[in-house]
Amino acid sequence: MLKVDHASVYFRTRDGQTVQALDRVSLDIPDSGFVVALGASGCGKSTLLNAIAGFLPLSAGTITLDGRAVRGPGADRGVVFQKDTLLPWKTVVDNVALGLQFAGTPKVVRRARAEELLCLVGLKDFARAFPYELSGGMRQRVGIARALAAEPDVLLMDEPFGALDSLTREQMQELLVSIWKETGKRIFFITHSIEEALFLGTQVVVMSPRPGRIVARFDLDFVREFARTSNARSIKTAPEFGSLREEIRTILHGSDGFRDAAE
Ligand SMILES: Nc1ncnc2c1ncn2[C@@H]1O[C@H](COP(=O)(O)OP(=O)(O)OP(=O)(O)O)[C@@H](O)[C@H]1O
Repeated sequence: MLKVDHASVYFRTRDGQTVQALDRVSLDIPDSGFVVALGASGCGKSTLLNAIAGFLPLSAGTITLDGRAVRGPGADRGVVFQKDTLLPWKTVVDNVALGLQFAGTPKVVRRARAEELLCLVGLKDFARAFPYELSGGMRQRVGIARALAAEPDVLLMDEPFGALDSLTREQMQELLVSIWKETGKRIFFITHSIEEALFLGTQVVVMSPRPGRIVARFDLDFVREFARTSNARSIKTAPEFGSLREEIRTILHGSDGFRDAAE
């Protein structure tokens, strides 16, 4: 279980003001859970993810992963950002193996592991390509493979598909579900898109801004249904999906300044 318990974060701005980015946020990511945080720009989603990643300390509250307190970054948490962070001078396979290289894994072992992961993300034939030869969606696939290389317990994804066109975005969502199903990883995923959140999450937490807090939670089964049926269209056009989309939209419009990037 990944457990965030009453997490609060305050930032000190350059002009000496204090900004509260997170206000007593609590959530659990159980084994094989896929938790999606949804909310307007500035509601603290990235702050929450960065705290779980160990990139920034909490001002109050605790985060534990399988009972161990999170006190900094670690190989037990793999992170994927909206903007890929691939090294342009390294091939795809070497980018995927980068973390393993830092960890001192022998070259043959890390190559084999990286190639296995490239198969998982559908890029088997691009192992020797360089990042500039890939589309945005393909680069994000490499980023996912790289995050999985160290065999993390949890995958943390900060709007990974936010910069992709809508068709590629849908393909990436479906790919991510198949990776989730195959690896059984816990996933914490951030998005502005209501539809993306509903489609992917076993739980969706809706956040409101200033200060960021969770205002609603939904336990969902759409992602498990997709993992079984592979029929995204029938899920997204189902009346239940549509009514939840409207319910969440109403909650978000009630919170300050919401803009759904997917609308
Ligand atoms: N290092 C920082 N110093 C001061 N304020 C910060 C810092 N980082 C974030 N904030 C503030 O904290 C709040 C939450 O920011 P955060 O980036 O977590 O929001 P977000 O929901 O991820 O937004 P977006 O969707 O636009 O990425 C914002 O008001 C932001 O201005």
